[in-house]
Amino acid sequence: MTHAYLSLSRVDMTFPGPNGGNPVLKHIDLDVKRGEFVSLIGHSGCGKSTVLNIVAGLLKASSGGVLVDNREVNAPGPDRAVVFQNHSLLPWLTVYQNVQIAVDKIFKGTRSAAERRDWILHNLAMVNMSHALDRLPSQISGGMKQRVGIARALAMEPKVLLLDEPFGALDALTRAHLQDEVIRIQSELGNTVMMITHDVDEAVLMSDRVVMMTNGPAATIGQVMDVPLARPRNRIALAEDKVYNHCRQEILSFLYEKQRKVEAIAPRSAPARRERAVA
Ligand SMILES: Nc1ncnc2c1ncn2[C@@H]1O[C@H](COP(=O)(O)OP(=O)(O)OP(=O)(O)O)[C@@H](O)[C@H]1O
Repeated sequence: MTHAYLSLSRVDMTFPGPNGGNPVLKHIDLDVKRGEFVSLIGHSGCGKSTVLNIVAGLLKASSGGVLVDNREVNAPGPDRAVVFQNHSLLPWLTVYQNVQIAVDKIFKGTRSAAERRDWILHNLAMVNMSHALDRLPSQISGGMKQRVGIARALAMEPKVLLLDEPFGALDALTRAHLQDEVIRIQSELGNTVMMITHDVDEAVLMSDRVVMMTNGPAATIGQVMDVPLARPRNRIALAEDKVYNHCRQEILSFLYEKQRKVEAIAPRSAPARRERAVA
């Protein structure tokens, strides 16, 4: 008997390719409790998004399976809302309408128009976007777009919130601000969250547990670390906190000592490749 709310068991993923394909994930086993905030961290290309896409139902694992609240995941569904790094707002709809479209789809049969309107406004207020309800995505900043994406995901009342580097495209200040907002909202609502990140500080600051992935091919979970820091967490106070720094150190040591990624140095004539760095 498991208390897991989200459970990945023996998940393998091999993408088709020459010589039997490209084995990306091998034996991913992970149980996430209800209300838990779990981050996935690992070097670029190890397979983090593949894990998240399998949980979202956007990809089907080659073997193994995913359960959410004891139901098998076979396809995308409103019980799993995803926020991607680059917002996925519909450009011809306003801020309000972008949330409305999701809310209407899920709650049209069960909530009145007035209830749905209140719910849309409530979720946009939660991410501090009440002042821009009638603006189009092209008329708001990148951070604001991510807020709307988060409001839309939360408004779906998903069982699991899946965040794929949700702050990755933001400048440092906006990023910190939005991280704090997601921390506050998660502590209010008790969402179960799986977040992908490249940022060691973000992982420690936000998570209850950090799941560290080995390098591919055939990446798997190398280490899982509890973050035993009380909530609410204050980023400024934590900078001096021994436990915080120990957690940070643990992840850095995993990434840069145990899973050091050796990149081939490209010849000078080759076109420059922009590799995303971890942290
Ligand atoms: N649809 C696909 N078809 C074939 N190969 C894929 C597909 N999606 C991902 N891959 C491959 O799987 C591997 C893992 O990719 P994935 O995007 O999951 O890694 P990641 O850890 O999220 O990377 P990053 O941190 O750079 O976003 C890569 O080698 C990638 O090329």
